[in-house]
Amino acid sequence: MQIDPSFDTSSFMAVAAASPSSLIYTRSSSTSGGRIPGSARRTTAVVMAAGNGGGRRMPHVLTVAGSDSSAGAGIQADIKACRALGAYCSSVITAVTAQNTVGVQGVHPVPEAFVAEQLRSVLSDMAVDVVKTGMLPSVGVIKVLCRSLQEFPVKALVVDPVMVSTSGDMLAGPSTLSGYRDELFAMADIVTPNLKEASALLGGISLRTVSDMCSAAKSIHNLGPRNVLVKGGHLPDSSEATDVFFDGENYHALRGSRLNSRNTHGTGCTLASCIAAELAKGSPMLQAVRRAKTFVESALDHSKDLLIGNGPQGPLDHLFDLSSTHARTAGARSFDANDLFLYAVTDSGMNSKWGRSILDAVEASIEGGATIVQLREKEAATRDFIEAANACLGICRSHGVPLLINDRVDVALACDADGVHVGQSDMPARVARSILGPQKIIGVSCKTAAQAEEAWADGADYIGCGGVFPTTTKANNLTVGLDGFKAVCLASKLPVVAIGGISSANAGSVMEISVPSLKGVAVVSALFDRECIVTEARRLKSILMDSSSPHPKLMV
Ligand SMILES: Cc1ncc(COP(=O)(O)OP(=O)(O)O)c(N)n1
Ligand SMILES: Cc1nc(C(=O)O)sc1CCOP(=O)(O)O
Ligand SMILES: [Mg+2]
Repeated sequence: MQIDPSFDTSSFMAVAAASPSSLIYTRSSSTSGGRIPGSARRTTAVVMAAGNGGGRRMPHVLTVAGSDSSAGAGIQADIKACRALGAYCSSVITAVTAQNTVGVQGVHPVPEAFVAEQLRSVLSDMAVDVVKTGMLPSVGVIKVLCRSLQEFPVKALVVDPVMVSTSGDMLAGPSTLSGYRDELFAMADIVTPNLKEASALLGGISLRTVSDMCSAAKSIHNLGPRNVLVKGGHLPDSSEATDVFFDGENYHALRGSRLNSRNTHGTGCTLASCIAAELAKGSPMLQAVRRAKTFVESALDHSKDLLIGNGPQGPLDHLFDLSSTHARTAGARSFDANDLFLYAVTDSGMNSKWGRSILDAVEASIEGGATIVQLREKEAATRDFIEAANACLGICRSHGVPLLINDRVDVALACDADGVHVGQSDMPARVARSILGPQKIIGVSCKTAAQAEEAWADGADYIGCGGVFPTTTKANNLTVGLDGFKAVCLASKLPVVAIGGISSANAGSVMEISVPSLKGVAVVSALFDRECIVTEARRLKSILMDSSSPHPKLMV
């Protein structure tokens, strides 16, 4: 194994010189061969500028990290994770590693001057929103990065202080600790050490409890970053994976269940990349962290049966969403399970009671933060239903909010809605799928694990599970309770939205069950049987955001 503990470029050169066959092919700054000459560089820039005239921008993350030949971690994980969350990911490679599911067999740091050149190429051209760092093998590379960020500022910097791989191999020497502490942390919006890294950054202190993690988060915060996430995945004697987030004022204990899986290689890189992708999309920091954590939990869950490699640590399948039934037959889909977060289900009776049209009600729910809308108009004549749906589609499309139709596949087809929601006595989901085709969203009401399994096999996109609590909105509805609901969530291969008797008084308790498949709550009366829909939607949304983990504010 060719690993120099300090990983500075001079020692790398010595290793390379002693073993020419292991040289990496790079253009040193002293040779012009292969470099883009000034005039050609200008031509390239002009062509690119011309090509940028119109079109769609994607949130853009640049990862500055090492390459992992097994593709479970490093830049390969970062690119996949960012794409899974809808961001474009460019990459500056700081080192090339030879590794697999057994461990790390070799490391080739990229010369600092060439790291600088890659940084200039990307940052000068590509409108990067967020930079995320992984393996930074020398203090020199850290300094190069700091200089580049001063020259080309970005919206946010996410620092994952990678020092030790999941297999226990060293990926950065002790000298890089001072680089992090003295140079990079002051520029960071968030730093995401695991327990070993947090301990190393703080001189080897022992971290055994959540309270220790809070103290560590505070000490690391004192080194300059605006936020710190200490990941407790390896906390001893704990059945939960609790992370501590500290923003300089409040501590948030973000709890998740610890999943028993061999395939955990690259979870740290993935989490930091997901935070970066969410920040690039415009999420506030705590929300970005929560969404990233939820994604990692889902990826871990979906990857637990994967068999890749013969070693003890396999990779995650970041693009697990692509392998759901509908995607297998239809390629990329427009459904994003995170849209289920605050699901507004209309009721014409309630809206006419309060003297407002369906359109006004839908518009107000979206203004308050609803992320998906279902038109559930049980009494409407078909013609009126189609007319209302067409009007609502205009509003929903202009806000990027999907609109589904309750029960009526014909109405959904007539107005080209985004999909339907069907129950156990409505048209079977597999028939709806064959009529609507692969691109439309289909939700199915389920009260049992068997129904959830059938919905998945039928090609549904999500399930609605309830009644979580008693409700008067739907006559004779069976209440499954929080325990019954959790059991269905645990069994479901599809994302789940909770429904039935949910309001701002109990939405927190639903989200706190913290099962990866649970994506949000669906409400009728809590929005539409209220005087001000906007106010109620805002209230619910903020409760949901605060309670995506069971104990959001742990004050110590
Ligand atoms: C999100 C969501 N979940 C469940 C239902 C209930 O559907 P269903 O069982 O078909 O009952 P009706 O809504 O048709 O009365 C739903 N509509 N939405
Ligand atoms: C439409 C519907 N479906 C349910 C189910 O359990 O499947 S409960 C329900 C009504 C939900 O209304 P509210 O938010 O006012 O309780
Ligand atoms: Mg129905």
